[in-house]
Amino acid sequence: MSKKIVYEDIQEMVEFVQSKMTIRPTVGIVCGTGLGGINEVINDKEIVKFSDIPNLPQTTVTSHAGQFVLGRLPCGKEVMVQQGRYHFYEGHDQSIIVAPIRMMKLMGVETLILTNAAGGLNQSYSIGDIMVIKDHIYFPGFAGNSPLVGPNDKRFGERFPPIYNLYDRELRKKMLKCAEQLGMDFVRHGIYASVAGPHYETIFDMRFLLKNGCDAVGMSTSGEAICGAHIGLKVVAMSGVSNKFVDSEEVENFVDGDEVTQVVNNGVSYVSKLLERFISEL
Ligand SMILES: O=P(O)(O)O[C@@H]1C[C@H](O)[C@@H](CO)O1
Ligand code: HPA
Repeated sequence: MSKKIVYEDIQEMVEFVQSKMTIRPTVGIVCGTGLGGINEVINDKEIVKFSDIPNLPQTTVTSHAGQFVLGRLPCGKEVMVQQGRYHFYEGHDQSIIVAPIRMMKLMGVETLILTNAAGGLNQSYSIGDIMVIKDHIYFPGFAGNSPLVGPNDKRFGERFPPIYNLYDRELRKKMLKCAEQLGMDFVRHGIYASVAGPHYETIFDMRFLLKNGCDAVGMSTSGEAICGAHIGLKVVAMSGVSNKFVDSEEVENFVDGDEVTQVVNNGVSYVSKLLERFISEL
């Protein structure tokens, strides 16, 4: 388990990044598996690798590059993109997983956009759909693995943050409206089940999640969203549906990791188009 990152570490990391960058972002984006496409439309790029930033380890998952890309979108908004995230299953302390989110806040970000690849549970969903996250069930949090466990540093936020409107209602409305304007009828609005992984789910895991109202399942995002809200960011999140739950005991395997990256890569242009429109309207 890596060391715990405290407020002073985040300050040091931000000072390091700001000493190298001229962009002052107001929007932060976390790219999930295969979802780095937004980087292609960013102008005036400034890139810093995680491995060059004090206190940050390298990412270990394929398609999670491990760098921040700062720059301007065609609409003129300055953004900070986290290309590659840390996952709990990689063995990191939770404070590492959420360190980039805390850095974003200290760098001036106000709106946080989280993306991920997820398995579709809702049987009306298709592979390639995008789901704007309405709410979540955060299983690691139930089990005592929330990133807010431990001494609370008030500079990050309050001890008991209310998260009733975690995925901001107004931002969700705006995102769904943008999807409608772009004619993206494959954009859904549903519930994300966040599990620890790294193994995928059993048939009965999936049945349980589906029965309890979850529309998609993945291994990230919820802890980052909670930390974002804790530190005062407005949060919105979306999943790219990379595979679909097949409720059959005859099927050997309903998903594999390479397929997840491949499928999401194919849908990347839709995600970045939607994000570009959404950010231009903030
Ligand atoms: O970072 P995300 O949530 O997009 O990554 C998903 C969850 C696992 O890391 C991996 C499983 O296929 O993709
Ligand atoms: N389960 C968990 N995480 C995932 C899945 C899945 O089916 N697909 C992509 N990430």
